[in-house]
Amino acid sequence: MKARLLLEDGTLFEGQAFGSERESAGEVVFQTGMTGYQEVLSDPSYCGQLVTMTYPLIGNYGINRDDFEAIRPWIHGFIVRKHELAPSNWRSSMSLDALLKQHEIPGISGIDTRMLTRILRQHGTMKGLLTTSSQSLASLQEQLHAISPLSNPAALVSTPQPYRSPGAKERIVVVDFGCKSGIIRELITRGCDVTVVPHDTTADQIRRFNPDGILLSNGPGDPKDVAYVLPVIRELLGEIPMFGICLGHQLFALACGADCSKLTFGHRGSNHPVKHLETGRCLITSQNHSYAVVDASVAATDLTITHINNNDGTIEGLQHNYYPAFSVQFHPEASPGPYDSNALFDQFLDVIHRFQQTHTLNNSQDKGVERLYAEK
Ligand SMILES: NC(=O)CC[C@H](N)C(=O)O
Repeated sequence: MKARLLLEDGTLFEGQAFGSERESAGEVVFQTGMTGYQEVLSDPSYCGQLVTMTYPLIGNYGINRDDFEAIRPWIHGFIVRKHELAPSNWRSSMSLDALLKQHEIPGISGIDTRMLTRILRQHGTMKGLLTTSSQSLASLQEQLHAISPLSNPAALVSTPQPYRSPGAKERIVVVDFGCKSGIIRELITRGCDVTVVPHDTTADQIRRFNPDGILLSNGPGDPKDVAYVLPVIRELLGEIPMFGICLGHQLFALACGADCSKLTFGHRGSNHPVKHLETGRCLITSQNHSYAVVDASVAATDLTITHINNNDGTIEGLQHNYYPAFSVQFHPEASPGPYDSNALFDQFLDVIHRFQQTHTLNNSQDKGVERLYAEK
């Protein structure tokens, strides 16, 4: 069946429908990963977006049981050059087409994804409408014009109830704004006792879990949509060590007085170079974000920039000058990869241990030992 993708600027692409034949709208974005389409489809941070893959052949190794980043895919539509109906991989249990049908997500294939990506790079990401209807272009344009973006997608994809994965080591509360499973997997692998809580959990509710550390997760949408979390972060900052990833990084920055703004076309892919400023080392990272912390806004805060993007110089990592708290814009859990920055989870646990030691020393009134994290 014929499908059409209409962009806000009037550009029309014609291709073939796959997956669901339902109509869908969203922000059209591009993803530069050569593999990992299953992780992309199921990363909750893509909720509300129509994702085009720059790699031309998608679906060739099928869909497997293990690589989902969430219990269900959240993207609003999938745009590819060519999709494979006969996947080949020992782990594959269904085709991409079957998965999209199962979750009523529409796809379009057979379009010039390189041209689409160039448009998005030049003009920035924009709204799009994916449809199999034969309506006139004018009426589709009218329809697209009337569509407004989801107002707080993080609330939609967050867990409605807390849940726990018991472990023998550090107790970590993950505040779920659309957390990728990979983040939870990294904590569990390290023996942590993980409790995942909803996006609107209060500071007192978090304290009741008696956590050793708090992880602010990734998630979809504008960080300012979840501004109600900022007082919670401020209240717990310095009291419990914190690690922010992607949306969690942006929220940490906002809570500390910095600002965030939207990039023209964002960073999405598993090949984004990031410089660690202290060592000069370059990490190849997995990324998926539209917003970034505004460079000029950091100077007036108690934050230090730890990482920058090698391509465009945007901020990729922050650390608090006084409190045990840090954050990264990229994804150290990778999923699908690469794992260059995976040690950041160990760094989080180190920060927790050092904080606990300092507190024990402070409590025992040992004045001879320098405090690692000064009270402000
Ligand atoms: N992956 C994420 O957490 C994305 C953060 C935010 N929604 C952005 O697009 O910038």
